[in-house]
Amino acid sequence: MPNAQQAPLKIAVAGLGTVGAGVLKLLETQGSLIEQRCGRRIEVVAVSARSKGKDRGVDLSRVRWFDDPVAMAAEAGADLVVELIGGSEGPARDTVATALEAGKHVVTANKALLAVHGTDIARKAEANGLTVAFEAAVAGGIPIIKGLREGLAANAVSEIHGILNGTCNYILTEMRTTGRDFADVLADAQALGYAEADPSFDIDGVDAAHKLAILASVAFGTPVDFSSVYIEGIRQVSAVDFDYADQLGYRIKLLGIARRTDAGVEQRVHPCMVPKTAPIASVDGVFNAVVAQADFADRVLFVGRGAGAGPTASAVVADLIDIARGRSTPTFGVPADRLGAATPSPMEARRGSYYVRLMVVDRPGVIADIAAAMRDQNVSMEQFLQRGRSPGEGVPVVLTTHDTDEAAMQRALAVIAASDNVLEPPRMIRIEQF
Ligand SMILES: NC(=O)c1ccc[n+]([C@@H]2O[C@H](COP(=O)([O-])OP(=O)(O)OC[C@H]3O[C@@H](n4cnc5c(N)ncnc54)[C@H](O)[C@@H]3O)[C@@H](O)[C@H]2O)c1
Ligand SMILES: N[C@@H](CCO)C(=O)O
Ligand code: NA
Repeated sequence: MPNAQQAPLKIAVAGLGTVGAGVLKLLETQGSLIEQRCGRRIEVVAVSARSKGKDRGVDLSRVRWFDDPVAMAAEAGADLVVELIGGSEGPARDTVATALEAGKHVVTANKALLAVHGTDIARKAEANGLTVAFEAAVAGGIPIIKGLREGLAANAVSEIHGILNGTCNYILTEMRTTGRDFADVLADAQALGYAEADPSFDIDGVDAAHKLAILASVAFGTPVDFSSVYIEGIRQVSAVDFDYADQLGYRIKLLGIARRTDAGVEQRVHPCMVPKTAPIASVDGVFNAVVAQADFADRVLFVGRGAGAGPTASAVVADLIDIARGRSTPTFGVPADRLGAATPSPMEARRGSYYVRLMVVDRPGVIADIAAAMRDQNVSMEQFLQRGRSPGEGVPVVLTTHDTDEAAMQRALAVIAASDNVLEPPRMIRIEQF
């Protein structure tokens, strides 16, 4: 039972941007609800950010200000440091390391840091009886870390896949439904506070890969292995692909997929065509979705807002409440020194079907050559679309394949790309039949 007389949990917050300011606002608004739920207050005693004078819509007059978040982690007299700066190195990494050395718990939304240094950080924290919590780092407001680590703790999980980047899902949704331009929609996502400080992390798939590596660790009980994630972003997806996908009965989503196979652990992030009837196909805008395949619970689907101040602050404060209640769970579900090693399964081992879009010269025999390149690699074609005719000029051709090996598909595409009759690099999107 919580004890109403307990001292407040004193926290120091490093980073007051979209998430940091969101956390302070949430703590201000929900102060009494939080005190009722955990029997003690959560008190902000110090903050650090780059510009002291900026109006963030919160009262900081009774809070100690630090220009240097690392000094704050060491000296603020807090029980816990909240790291909301971002980045795998530099001030974020130093702030977390200093907090742990000083015996402080850590709550962070920083997936880049955990994807690259997560196992070391977990080891250090656990060796000192400290908690590192990171619900906000993966899929924003969705309680996916808790869902896997606690809710599905009795299961072996064989697969996890999902929409893990709100910015990309927002861009893909807007492009499909309004025909708006990529750059224009990205600017929107930035203004809404969804994008990373460097938005290429979002659109090139790196942010989703950070999250996937963390999820795979929690789901499979293996060390975080970001360097093995195959990554492709959404820059190559164009307006015509949405039209063809629609005609073929698919939606285009940037997915993260982690799977235990006989060949090891597969981790990949790339655009996918998914059947319109798949639950994940209708998860649009800034919403994220994660599907876990568990042996006893079977298939579990989590959906919610993956980015933005409110949902992310909700996840940060849920972690604060856990720590205020005195709860602690091994960082990645299994104590860091007992995480089991896993062999990465290479991308070439993927088996599945493919969508290919080509710009070819409209001349007799060209399609036969493409079919021959596929046949030579044992790739079986399923559907073939050609819209319009422009004899002697370029005409778009779209085909889909039956299940085949990634390695064979890549060999066939290399032959096709080298043909004089193929006028642009082939565009390929993998099809996932969930
Ligand atoms: N924005 C989201 O929707 C969202 C969602 C989930 C997780 N995250 C993660 O949360 C973290 C913060 O993201 P954000 O969107 O709030 O970023 P932001 O750019 O809005 O805010 C970053 C804050 O860190 C401060 N900062 C940067 N360098 C500093 C330094 N050297 N010393 C002190 N302060 C410094 C900045 O002044 C700013 O207040 C990142 O790790 C991000 O990946 C963001
Ligand atoms: N930039 C990230 C923030 C949430 O982690 C996204 O768009 O999903
Ligand atoms: Na989350």
